Amino acid sequence: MKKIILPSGFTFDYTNLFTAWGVTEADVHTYFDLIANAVKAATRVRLTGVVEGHLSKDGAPEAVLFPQLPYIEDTHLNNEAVLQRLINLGQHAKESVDAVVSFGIGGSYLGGKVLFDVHCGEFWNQKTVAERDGYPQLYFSGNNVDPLRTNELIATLKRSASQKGADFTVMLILISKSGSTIEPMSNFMVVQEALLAAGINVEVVAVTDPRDDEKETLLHKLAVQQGWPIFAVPDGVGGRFSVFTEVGLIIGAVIGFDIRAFLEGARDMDKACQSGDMLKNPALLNAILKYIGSEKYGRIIEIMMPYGDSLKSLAEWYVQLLAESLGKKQSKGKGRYGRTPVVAVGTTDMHAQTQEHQEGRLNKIVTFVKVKDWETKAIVPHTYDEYKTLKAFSGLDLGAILNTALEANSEALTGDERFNITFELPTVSAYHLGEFMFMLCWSIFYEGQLAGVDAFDQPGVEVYKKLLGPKLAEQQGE
Ligand SMILES: O=P(O)(O)OC[C@H]1O[C@H](O)[C@H](O)[C@@H](O)[C@@H]1O
Repeated sequence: MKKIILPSGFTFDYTNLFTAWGVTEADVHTYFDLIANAVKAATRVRLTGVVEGHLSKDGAPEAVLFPQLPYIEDTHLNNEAVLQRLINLGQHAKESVDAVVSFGIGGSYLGGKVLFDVHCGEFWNQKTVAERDGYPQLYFSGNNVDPLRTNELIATLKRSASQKGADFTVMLILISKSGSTIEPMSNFMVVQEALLAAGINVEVVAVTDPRDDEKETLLHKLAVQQGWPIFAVPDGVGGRFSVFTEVGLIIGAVIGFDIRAFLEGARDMDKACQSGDMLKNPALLNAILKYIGSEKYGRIIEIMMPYGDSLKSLAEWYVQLLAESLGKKQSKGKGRYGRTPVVAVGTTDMHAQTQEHQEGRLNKIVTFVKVKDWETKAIVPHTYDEYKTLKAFSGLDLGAILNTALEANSEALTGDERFNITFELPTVSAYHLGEFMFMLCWSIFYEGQLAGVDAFDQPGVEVYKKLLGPKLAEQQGE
């Protein structure tokens, strides 16, 4: 077995990718200089915030500051004052708010959704206040412009308000770095108006770029005018890296998620990701193997396949991280790069996608995510032992079946020399989640360097936006 095991127990098993029938040691040697340069670039960005070639949307050089996020220091984006303010907001939500609606899309949604799913699970909003330890219900909106869902959300909030009787308070957290994205802003306006009309108390919190110069965002301007509290999407951190800033942490704060442990996990992982020795640095190794897998072996699709329902949104968060960071033109006119991300959930998608992973084109890498210990058990009872088929899994814990299914899937793919790796989280705690998500951020950084793409811009998403504006203006004129 080939594994990197960190002191926390976090494990990267790369046995079925870095192998004689996969990416070989000889392959890695060919890229020696490129790898050395990527490691140098990582040191540089840590020390200076500079990534060569990275420019902002306006074409000006822009700092890349995600590496400092796990470190809570006075001069950093995350410092004690920032954390305390978030914790205070969480306390206020616990004491005075019945429900929170978070409005955001892309990087202003996906990270917070991961924290919510892992910490709260599917049935949070059906729990009693005591079962939620006093924390409010939480809903997401602004992740689409879907009239049906928005109206159903409004109806749900009104129902909860009438069940409680007087004094139902909803906190609307409006998150947008650019401060004018159509999905969160439009849904916010619809929901706010409907709640106010229904006599529901509404509090608004804005999360946006905090500057108040000539580049002030519309949301910032609005928040100042309306007197809404403002939290920051800091300069130098793109949306897809922002789960470690107030964008993600604010969601953690209002549900009682351990945001300090989350950052601590990221911090410990960051230390491992500084090593120039790829066999000690999971992010570097992951990036190298996937880069070579793509360049030399045509593995241009990545199936992110966590086992467990609550981790589906982790795969969805990764989709944006991978697609927006690496799917673009390479520098110096070299061509195009990118790996298409696909969300799969084990065991669910073993009954839908696995056929293709096992026998389809040899163009993909499967990244499994395993939770070693779910810290809860659901044992299948021996109800029908007279039936051999049911007896075969009676007495077993669902979590054990889940992990055995992952093993079987990995073994089956390996049997046909299909590239796959497994990340193992000891438990699904805030700490291990922080570790894993930060490792993926660093891996994307390294792969961006190897591939010669700017992992921190997304010029491609501007093209449709330029077309959408005039089309909407036309509609208003109708
Ligand atoms: O936070 P916002 O400015 O509202 O942006 C939300 C999202 O939409 C944009 O189109 C970008 O493609 C994403 O990178 C971003 O996370």
